[in-house]
Amino acid sequence: MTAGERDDERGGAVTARIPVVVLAGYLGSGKTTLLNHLLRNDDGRRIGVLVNDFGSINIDAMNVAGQVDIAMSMENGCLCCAVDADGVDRMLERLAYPGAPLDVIVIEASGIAEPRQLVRMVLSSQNPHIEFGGLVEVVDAAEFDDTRARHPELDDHVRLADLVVVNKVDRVGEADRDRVIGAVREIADGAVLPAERGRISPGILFDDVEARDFGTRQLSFADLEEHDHDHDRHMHAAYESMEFIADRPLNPSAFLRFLNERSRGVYRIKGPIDFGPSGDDRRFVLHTVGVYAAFEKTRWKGPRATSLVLIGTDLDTEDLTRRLQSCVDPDPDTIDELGILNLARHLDD
Ligand SMILES: Nc1nc2c(ncn2[C@@H]2O[C@H](COP(=O)(O)OP(=O)(O)OP(=O)(O)O)[C@@H](O)[C@H]2O)c(=O)[nH]1
Repeated sequence: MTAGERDDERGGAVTARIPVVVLAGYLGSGKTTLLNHLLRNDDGRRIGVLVNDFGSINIDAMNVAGQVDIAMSMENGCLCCAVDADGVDRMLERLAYPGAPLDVIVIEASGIAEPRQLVRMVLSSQNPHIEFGGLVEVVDAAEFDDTRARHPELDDHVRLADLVVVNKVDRVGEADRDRVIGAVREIADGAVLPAERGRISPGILFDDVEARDFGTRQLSFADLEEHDHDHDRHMHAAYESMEFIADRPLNPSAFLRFLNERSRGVYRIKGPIDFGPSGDDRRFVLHTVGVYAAFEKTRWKGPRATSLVLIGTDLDTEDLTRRLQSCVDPDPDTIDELGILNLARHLDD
């Protein structure tokens, strides 16, 4: 049987609809990490991905590219607020068509998308080759209390999900871990799974919709009807994003100072940084989530440049750009050993 076919009850092959899984979760909770884990452990399943980056630099799309059969990206805005479902349908049409070589499609929502809207779009899709494959909500165990306090709508997202992944359990002690899992279980109607670095079993998401062990219920329009599309209630109504691009290297010490002095409004920063000869040939990918900051070390493959997306509330874009601009190294050939040493304390393992 090819992808997209399965046996019907009489033993004949019928064209199956491709399940579309919506992967949601607040900023930095670990959606891309989970998606990359699934892509690396696909057990031969062919996975199409539709990534919704909030900023216009496709950092998330960049982070899944290379691991995926087909990746498409919708940028600069929020998928959940596409004026109508047609835009999403057009993207899905390019992934799901008769004979499409895919077993599953995952839509990775931006960290401030409204999952209810995304699910509604998939359910109302006119595409005869897809079916809704479930809503997965990723929760950051370390940030859960704070995020919930700032965004009470998070409870709603957790409640709607078919599967809630309580991620980053390595970042909290055992007592907090149990408390957060307990709190999530109290709200969630679907299954709840603790995870580290998004490492859940791919079968949980990708097996036949009917065979899922978490598929005790699937969202319907009735579940989604509670609120009309009230844009002001969306998390992202309060958020904005900006980009910073530099083709000259940044100085590590100056950049660490910028990081330490950043305002609380700058919740999320992500993207690669070029520290020039100080960084050797290492490509440092920065991730900040609230006060937490980590660099992932990779190697440059293409041209070296810094490209950062900053997401938060009340961003003073002029001031931030000026501060970042002042991190550009006036003397990149002098190696900033102390800076790189200090930076190493933030390296992700
Ligand atoms: N310690 C720890 N860090 C994690 C875990 N999962 C993800 N991270 C880190 O958290 C940061 C954010 O992860 P992403 O996967 O980019 O989060 P995201 O939800 O895709 O982010 P947005 O798309 O910006 O909302 C990265 O630095 C990850 O390496 C985990 O289980 N434990």
